[in-house]
Amino acid sequence: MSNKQIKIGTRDSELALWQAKKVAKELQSFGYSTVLLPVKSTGDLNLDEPLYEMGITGIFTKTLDVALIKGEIDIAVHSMKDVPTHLPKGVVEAAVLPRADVSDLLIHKGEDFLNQEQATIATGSLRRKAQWLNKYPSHQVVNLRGNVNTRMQKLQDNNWNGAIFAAAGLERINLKPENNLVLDWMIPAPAQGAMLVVCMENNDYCKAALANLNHAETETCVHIEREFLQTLEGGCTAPIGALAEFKDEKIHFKGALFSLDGKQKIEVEKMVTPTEAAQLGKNCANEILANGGKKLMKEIKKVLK
Ligand SMILES: NCc1[nH]cc(CCC(=O)O)c1CC(=O)O
Repeated sequence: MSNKQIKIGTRDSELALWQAKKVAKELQSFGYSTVLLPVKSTGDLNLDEPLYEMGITGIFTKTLDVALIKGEIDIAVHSMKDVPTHLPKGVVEAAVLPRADVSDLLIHKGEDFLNQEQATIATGSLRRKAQWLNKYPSHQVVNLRGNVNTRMQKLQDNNWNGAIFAAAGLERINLKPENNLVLDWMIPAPAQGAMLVVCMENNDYCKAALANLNHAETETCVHIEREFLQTLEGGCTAPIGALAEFKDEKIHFKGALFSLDGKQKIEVEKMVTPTEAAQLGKNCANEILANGGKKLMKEIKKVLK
């Protein structure tokens, strides 16, 4: 093995840096030398506008993709749920790291409000908003954008009852407050809690290095979830949740599409053997599309575009 230094591109938020450092440490444990190159991404800049109104699916990944294609970095580390299902030409998935906690958490200022008619919850995610309103139809959901640290600060500065975060993100940067409620009924985003490392298809050195980091079980699960997402949405950011998990030698899948106001929920749940994994995401999405999902997706796309 040569000691060629692997240039790791990362966004510059605390969570992104933690994830990139994790990949650096793992590569070093296999004898590779690395250097971190933080890149400012557009996802952190436009804080007033909801993501979906910016109409860009790859908002978090665009800057790193450009750096990768230009050869300024060798590999890029992403939260996999932020990565569009279609990678740019020439860019390949080189490793999916073992998945962390997949759940969403409500960070709150006292849980009493859950029994009340009126309450205000903050989130910038259509998926979380729709699921919250589905369960608590009389509550109000306000938009909350920014990286994890920014959102936590905004929650403190406002009189909202709570805000929703991915457990994985809070745990990684040691920011999980005591007043957290695990939303075990909420279906996570496809690939939530998983990290993806990408590189250029022709970069055999990095592909070989990163193969050491890949976690096959996580890879299988997130591919099912992302195939479900891709089959349903076709390039728009609809309120979609999906989770595949290995349970007793079987794969358990749960996925759902919601209307933006949370009033409609079309859900599918299946248990299959691992040999059936390849078609699972697609089959489940097609079931939802046939079950009213096609009409609902049309309505959602009309509003979001
Ligand atoms: N969209 C932002 C984002 N992308 C990945 C994570 C956390 C890590 C993960 O879920 O994998 C977060 C923060 C959050 O959703 O609260």
